[in-house]
Formats: sequence, structure tokens, C-alpha cells
Amino acid sequence: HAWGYAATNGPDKWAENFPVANGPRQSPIDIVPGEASFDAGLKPLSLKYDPSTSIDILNNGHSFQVTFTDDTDNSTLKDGPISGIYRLKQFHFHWGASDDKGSEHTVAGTKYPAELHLVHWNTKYPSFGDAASKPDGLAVVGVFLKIGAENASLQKVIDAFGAIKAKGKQTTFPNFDPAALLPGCLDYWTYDGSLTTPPLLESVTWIVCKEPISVSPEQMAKFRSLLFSGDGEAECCMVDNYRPPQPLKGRPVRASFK
Ligand SMILES: Cc1c(Cl)c([N+](=O)[O-])nn1CC(=O)Nc1ccc(S(N)(=O)=O)cc1
Ligand SMILES: [Zn+2]
Repeated sequence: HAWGYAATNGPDKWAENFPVANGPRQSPIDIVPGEASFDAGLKPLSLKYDPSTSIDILNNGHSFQVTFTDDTDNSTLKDGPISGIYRLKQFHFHWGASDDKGSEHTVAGTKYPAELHLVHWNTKYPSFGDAASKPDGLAVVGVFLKIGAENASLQKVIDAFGAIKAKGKQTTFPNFDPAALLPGCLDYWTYDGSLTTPPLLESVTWIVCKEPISVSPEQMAKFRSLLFSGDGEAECCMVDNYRPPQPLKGRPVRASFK
């Protein structure tokens, strides 16, 4: 049941093997700022990352991800809408074939060309795998990418693409500080949701930053040069690896800002 983003195995087909795709708290969603409720009880995000926890960068055939050692509390997310300590496990991106699409969350219908996801798990559980099946198990920080100036921090990630062009390729990726990918302002929207790819587990507290980071057109072109396909397979560019917005089903969306 190899899921993907093609017409034959893409988002409209996922419910066949993953019925939770039609569940009550699916992600992503369209965020409508005018309908989000400001919650003065929401704390500022506390993101503390240690660059020495970054390990490698991998093309997993759906996106590319940078993976972190998560056996200590060196890289964590605290406060914001969550209780307790969540550890950074990995970050990855979703993007489009052109600059008019690519993000998973949308803002009043606006699609961004890409979206960064920093994936964290609740340390009240023994591991990521355990946390991934719990309603308060995961917290993902989403950051939109907007076409503009070249992003020097992002360029460090892009410089590794040569070694991970095809599915299954990975290479070491030490000493990277993911905080360098965060926007200056950490105002956010938050709601209860899910993983945006199979197994679509409804275990994610979503924290979506209002302020985007920049990416240049040339840098976006490099994202689009990665491949969904593995060595020896017909080459298929890794583009449009995003799920469209899902029904809100009455969920509240809160804002940390007025
Ligand atoms: C489900 C699972 C388990 Cl359990 C493990 N594991 O190592 O134990 N790995 N995976 C895979 C995973 O993490 N998928 C994932 C999917 C979507 C997103 S997204 N876009 O940020 O919603 C984040 C992650
Ligand atoms: Zn994602």
C-alpha cells in the first residue's frame, strides 16, 4: 500500500488503507484568522535547540528530513499551548511544483510555496513511537516559506541535496541549528490535529507560526530537483508533496496574538 502524492496513491486514496483519513481531527486545515480566537492564556513558545543533536539528512521518498538524537532534553519545545517537555525528533518540508502552491496549512485560502515542519514528541511517553499514537503525543511547529531573499540557513540544508537526490539516500548532517530556520516573531495559531501523511495519526498539537521565513526562487528550484524515485527507477521530481486542507469539524483554532 505504498502511499504517495500521485493520482493513483495520493491524498484522495489514503482513506482506503488509512480510514482515520476521514477522522474528526485531521490536518492540515485552512486557518481563517478572523475566526481564530485570541487566548491570553497561551504562553510564548520556548524552543531550545542544541545543534550538536543534528545527525543526518535523508530522502525518504516523500520529503527529505533532518533527524536529531532524541535521547536527551537538549533540543526541546516547551510552553506555548502544550504542557511538559517535547523533544525534537526531525524536521522536513512540503512544497509545490510552482510558487503558487506547496504549503499544507493555508491562511484564508492562501497557499505558500512551502512549509517547514519541526516534529516533537511528548517526553511523558518513553519514545516517539509510543507518543505518536497518543492524543497529546506530538507537537509540530509549522513555518511557512515565502518567496523573497535567499535564506542562508536554508542554503546549508540545500547544499546537502547532492547526496540525497534519490529515495533512500542519506548522509551525515552534523552541527545544524534548526532555530536558524525560525521566523523572528513566534506568534502562532494552534489547534488539535494529525500527521499530514499516512498513518495520519490524530496525535498532533499543531503550532503554526504567523510569520513566514524567506526562500529564493533559485532555492525553491533546488527543492524541486529532489526525486520521489529511487536509483534505477524512472525519475520522478519530488514536488507537490502536500495534503490539501481537511474539514475543521468544529475544532477551535486559537491565536497567541491579537
Ligand atoms: C508514524 C511514525 C512512527 Cl510511530 C515513527 N517512528 O519512528 O516510531 N516514524 N513515523 C513516521 C513519521 O514520523 N511520520 C510523520 C508523518 C507526518 C508528519 S507531519 N507532516 O509533520 O504531520 C510527521 C511525521
Ligand atoms: Zn510535514
